Amino acid sequence: MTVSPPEPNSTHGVPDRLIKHAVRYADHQLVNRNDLTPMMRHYADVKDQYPHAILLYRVGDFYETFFQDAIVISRELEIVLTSKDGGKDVGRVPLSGIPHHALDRYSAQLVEKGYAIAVCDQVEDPAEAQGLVRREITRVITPGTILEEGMLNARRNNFLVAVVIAGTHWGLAYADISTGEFLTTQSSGLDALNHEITRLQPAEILCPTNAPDLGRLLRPGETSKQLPDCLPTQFCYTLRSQSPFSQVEARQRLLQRFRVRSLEGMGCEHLPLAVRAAGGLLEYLESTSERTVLDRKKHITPQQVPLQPVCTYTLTEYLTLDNQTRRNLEITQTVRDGTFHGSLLWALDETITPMGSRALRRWLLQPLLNISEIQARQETIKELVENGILRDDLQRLLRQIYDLERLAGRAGSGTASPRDLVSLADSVSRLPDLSRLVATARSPYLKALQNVPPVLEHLGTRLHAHLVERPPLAIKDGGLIRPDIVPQLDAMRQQATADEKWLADLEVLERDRTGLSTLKVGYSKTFGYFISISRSKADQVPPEYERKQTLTNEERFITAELKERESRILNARKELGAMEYEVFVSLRTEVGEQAELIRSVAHAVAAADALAGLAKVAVYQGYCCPDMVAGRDIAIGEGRHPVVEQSLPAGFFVPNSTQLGKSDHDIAPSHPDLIVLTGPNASGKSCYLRQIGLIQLMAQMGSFVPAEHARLGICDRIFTRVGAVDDLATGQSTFMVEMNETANILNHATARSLVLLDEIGRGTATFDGLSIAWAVAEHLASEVRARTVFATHYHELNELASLLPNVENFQVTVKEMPDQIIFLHKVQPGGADRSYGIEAGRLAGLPPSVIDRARQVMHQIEKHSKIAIGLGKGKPSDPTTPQPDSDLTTQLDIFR
Ligand SMILES: Nc1ncnc2c1ncn2[C@@H]1O[C@H](COP(=O)(O)OP(=O)(O)OP(=O)(O)O)[C@@H](O)[C@H]1O
Repeated sequence: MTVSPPEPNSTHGVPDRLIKHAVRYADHQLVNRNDLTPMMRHYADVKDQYPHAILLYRVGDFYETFFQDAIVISRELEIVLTSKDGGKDVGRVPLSGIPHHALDRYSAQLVEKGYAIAVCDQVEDPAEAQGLVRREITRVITPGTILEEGMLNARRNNFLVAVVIAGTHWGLAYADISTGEFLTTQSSGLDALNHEITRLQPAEILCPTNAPDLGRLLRPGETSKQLPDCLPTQFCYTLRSQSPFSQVEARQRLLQRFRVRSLEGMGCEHLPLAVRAAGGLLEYLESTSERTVLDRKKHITPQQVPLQPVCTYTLTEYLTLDNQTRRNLEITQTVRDGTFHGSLLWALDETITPMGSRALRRWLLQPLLNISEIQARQETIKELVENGILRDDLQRLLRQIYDLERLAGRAGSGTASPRDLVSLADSVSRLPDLSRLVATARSPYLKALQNVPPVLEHLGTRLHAHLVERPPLAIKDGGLIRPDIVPQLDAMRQQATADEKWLADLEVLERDRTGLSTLKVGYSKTFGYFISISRSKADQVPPEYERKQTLTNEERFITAELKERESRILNARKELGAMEYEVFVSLRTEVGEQAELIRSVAHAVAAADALAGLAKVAVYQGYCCPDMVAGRDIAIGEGRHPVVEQSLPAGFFVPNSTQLGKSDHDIAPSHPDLIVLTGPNASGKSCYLRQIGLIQLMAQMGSFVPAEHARLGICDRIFTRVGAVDDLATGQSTFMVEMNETANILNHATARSLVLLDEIGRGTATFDGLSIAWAVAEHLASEVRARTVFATHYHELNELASLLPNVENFQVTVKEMPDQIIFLHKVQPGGADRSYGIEAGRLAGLPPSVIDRARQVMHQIEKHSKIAIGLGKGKPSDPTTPQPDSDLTTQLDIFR
């Protein structure tokens, strides 16, 4: 591993600020191992085993890093970079360290930046070590394998994903080890894979490759030839070897882990790619995160990550939302600045617990297709809307329930602290109250809370009986377990108390006995307990006092009895701490064994929390329960945009109705499949368009919707094409992005889809754009028959309504005043013939001279230019081919 060292004066990647420390080596691989100090040599050997992780190496009260890792962490964490002696012939090497108690905080920062961390702990007491203290890796933390509470975002899942791609087919498995979820799927189409990954927003993705640098973590945005092109680059990737992802190995691993003979019960026996992804993911967890726990004798015991048996899902179980649609509908973040504030989730999240909030986020990103599942959620919301007292009481109780999902996960993985167990006991002991509260409830999600498993009640009582109300943070120093629970502990405590009392009384007794009124009993780290006498009286001490230390003003003595008591007290404290820790660990194991059950209760609580939150929003925002039907109708009475409405003063939002897709022409009136929506700039077209998509999405996730009434058929997909964004990263122009998105819609939309198009064809020449817009609208209306709203400034598209029976025109109205226009935001039948773009420009502050000139130019254009299809009342012979006015050559003249 060692290579020739650099020339003595070479700087070899050493940062300038270390050159003055005479540091020559910035890379541990450049140093001859035999020249290193024993500790440094061990560090370098361990580092070789974890080349792609930052190695945090415990030295006393610090986790230290050396060589290249020291340079990285000092840069990333903005902490001091200094140096330490690496050996006689090596000189000083870079050093950067963090205090041991700040491990979580700094690890969180490093992981957030996409680094993996290997934690190397001291696994023997330095005081008892013969030579170098024994150290071992106790934890490898990667972005997708975090369990530590302080490093996780409470309100969202932390997913680890594994993908296996075979041609255009793929398997994807994902797990959140903090909550135990473990799912897998198989499908085809690389776009669909990209959309599924983006939906999950994984913290880390595992990708099997034949790469030479296996184990490498690619940070977000970093590319590698080993990574298939179809994968989105904004996530962290870990390159893994192929073999655990092979069918045989992966299947075997799953069978062993979940102790089953076949994967049939998990639904993936016949989905080889799903099995391969799941098995590969499991192998990664087993090799990196099956953490080790140090017991009181510093023995390392492996601890399994508590995962639920893998569950197979299909993409077609849910309403399909592609990346653009999730982005354009601003479901979890806004388009403009990527913030949570202003998103749909922001408007709807009135949950109390982090579990409820995570459930709501999941539901919003995976709306349902099954009407009865939707109705089960609706019924629960309805009951909570109608019974305000029940809703308030439920939310009040939920406030006392902690994150049971993650608490169970930490208990199962051996990382829960005593405080975690107390929080868990507090939460579990609230479950019977919850069950009593919903005893007479009728709706499915509330009924699910009626039965509390007796074993959990018993567990809560046991934890409360054993653990003190507020255990200390340091878990090995005792003070965790209540008295009168473990007789052996009580006996030890009594002895320790007696000894401590003896010590407390000693000062008074000895003062009396010796007549030395300045005598004191003290404690120092070096000598332990001592008796201190002022130097002037030191010659008056009794003969059994043994002089130990002389200070300027005092002499310190010990006695045989004092030393004996001292060693009893110190031993007792140590023993007590260790025994309490043992009792705590066995309690934690008991909880871990119930992790599965706790999680199933947690799911029920999370769902009830999400629904109570939705009920609250429904009440305060005046939402209605949509009638979900099997047909294709989208009938919304006086609908509103759930987010814009909340951002405007009460009563300012103008509601608008929508009727789409009622194709049964025998029952009049029928409703169009496609609406051409025109209207001036800034009149509210985009808002109206999105409002329809959001109402449909909310309805399919089971929520009430912002409308007076709604009757909605189930959609298989919602597509949106909104605005124009350059995708410079992939080298695509604005227009090409627009065309790609449009192609995706035309190739995948069905009669059951909802398509929302906000301007098509704006990024090219007017005639090209109009021609494309026309052809797209025509195809959607007559071939696909998808329910579509097409917002446009090409007023010529209004002609389509006179050509196709299932197309209608609507416009967002304004009121024209002599010197201004007033936005009414009202959608009405008919097509607009003007865009008032110049007026919008004036309102935006374009200079008056530019506005005047624009008016002049427009006047000229209107006089000279007409597009054939927009001209007439009659139908053109071939409407798909827009014909410019024969006089079009005069266009050039009009700018004169
Ligand atoms: N129904 C409504 N009630 C009240 N305010 C509304 C309504 N619809 C839209 N608005 C307000 O009008 C603003 C402009 O709306 P929107 O962006 O939808 O216009 P637009 O017609 O799509 O404009 P453009 O054609 O320039 O893209 C919104 O930011 C919103 O504040």
